Amino acid sequence: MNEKDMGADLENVLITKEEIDAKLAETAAKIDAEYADKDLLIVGVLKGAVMVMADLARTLSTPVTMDWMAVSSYGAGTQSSGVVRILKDLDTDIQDRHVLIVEDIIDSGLTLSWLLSNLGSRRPASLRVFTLLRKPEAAKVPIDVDWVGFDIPNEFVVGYGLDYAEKYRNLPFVGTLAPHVYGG
Ligand SMILES: O=P(O)(O)OC[C@H]1O[C@H](OP(=O)(O)OP(=O)(O)O)[C@H](O)[C@@H]1O
Ligand code: HPA
Ligand SMILES: [Mg+2]
Repeated sequence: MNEKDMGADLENVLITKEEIDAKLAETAAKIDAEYADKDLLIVGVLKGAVMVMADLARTLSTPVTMDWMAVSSYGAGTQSSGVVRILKDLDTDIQDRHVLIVEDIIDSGLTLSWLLSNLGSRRPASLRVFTLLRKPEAAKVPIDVDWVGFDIPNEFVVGYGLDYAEKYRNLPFVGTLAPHVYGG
């Protein structure tokens, strides 16, 4: 499916590719400064964070190692089930490592809150979070996030890694879907 075919399903473009690129450049500079004298392991949360992880990693000057964790709580719908399942664990032992979790979105916060406690119990030297998107009005649990790309309204968004029923991840921007896609 290409962007044109997906176009009819979209309502609005919320964040353009150019805005994402500029934000990643700005954030990468801050992360570079923070980890200048440290070994950094970045952990991407599959599948949504694939795009932001790949682009952030290439924007950083700091050499990093990369690992992935797959968790899922949304399934095919637009509401978190609240139950986080590990579908793939890290390959790396993170004890005494400096770890930066890279997320595409913090919505209810349930996924990240669970991840922070899970990874925190493995005794990393440090554990920080970068999320591209955050929905402040949707938070069900308070989360301390170190770097946030964009705070967005409480609407279901797709693109740049984010899916609705596994579709739209490959859009290069973040947008909202037209009601007819949800059967509205
Ligand atoms: O703050 P929350 O309400 O927990 O939502 C955020 C999480 O939900 C999405 O993952 P999802 O479970 O859809 O898996 P996916 O990344 O494979 O799409 C998203 O990628 C985040 O990981
Ligand atoms: O708004 C969203 N869009 C796609 N996936 C998500 N997972 C949590 N929130 C969202
Ligand atoms: Mg999803």
